[in-house]
Amino acid sequence: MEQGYPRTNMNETALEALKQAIRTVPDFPEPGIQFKDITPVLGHPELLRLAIDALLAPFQEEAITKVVGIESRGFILGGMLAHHLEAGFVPVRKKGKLPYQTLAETYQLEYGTDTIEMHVDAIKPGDRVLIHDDVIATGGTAEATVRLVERAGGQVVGCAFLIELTALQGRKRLPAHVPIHTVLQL
Ligand SMILES: O=P(O)(O)OC[C@H]1O[C@H](OP(=O)(O)OP(=O)(O)O)[C@H](O)[C@@H]1O
Ligand SMILES: Nc1ncnc2[nH]cnc12
Repeated sequence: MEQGYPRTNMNETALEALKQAIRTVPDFPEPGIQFKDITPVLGHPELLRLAIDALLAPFQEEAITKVVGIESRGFILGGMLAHHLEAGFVPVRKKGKLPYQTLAETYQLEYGTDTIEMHVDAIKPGDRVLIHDDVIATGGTAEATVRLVERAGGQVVGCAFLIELTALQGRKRLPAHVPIHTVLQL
């Protein structure tokens, strides 16, 4: 890319460059799924910086104390967000992956259910939490993550997603009091 982008006030050109870099892979991981692959953004230094800046923008002055990243793709940018916000990082993982005592939440998938977990001591009452994932699709994973954080006594200051699959209306599953920030709507 020849053109430079400002770090703040992200313009339409920058957003378009990010959008163009998202790769759609048909029929992955199963037939009928149009998979949104963020790895071209991750691998490109300038686009990676743009993605981080865009995710951070509404939360810079929010005194976030913990960024919660959702397994597994939410760990990648989530760790960087925590570093930029000078916050801690908390992994939310699929059932059975975390070593210590956990809180668990089970949520509805399109067919069936899934369970995610967070360490019991990862969030303290008074923590100001930013939840991050790469994609919000049906919203089930994010909805369950909000429940985990609130059960632990944290305040969800916002949820930041790089990609919102708007047709699936995932944001409707999140509680009305939680601000939702999505960088790209696909
Ligand atoms: O809004 P939802 O319908 O709940 O879907 C969104 C979730 O699906 C994807 O994760 P996936 O389960 O593919 O796991 P991975 O990140 O480990 O690949 C994505 O990274 C979100 O975590
Ligand atoms: N289509 C999709 N692409 C990437 N991640 C997803 N998570 C749920 N649906 C997805």
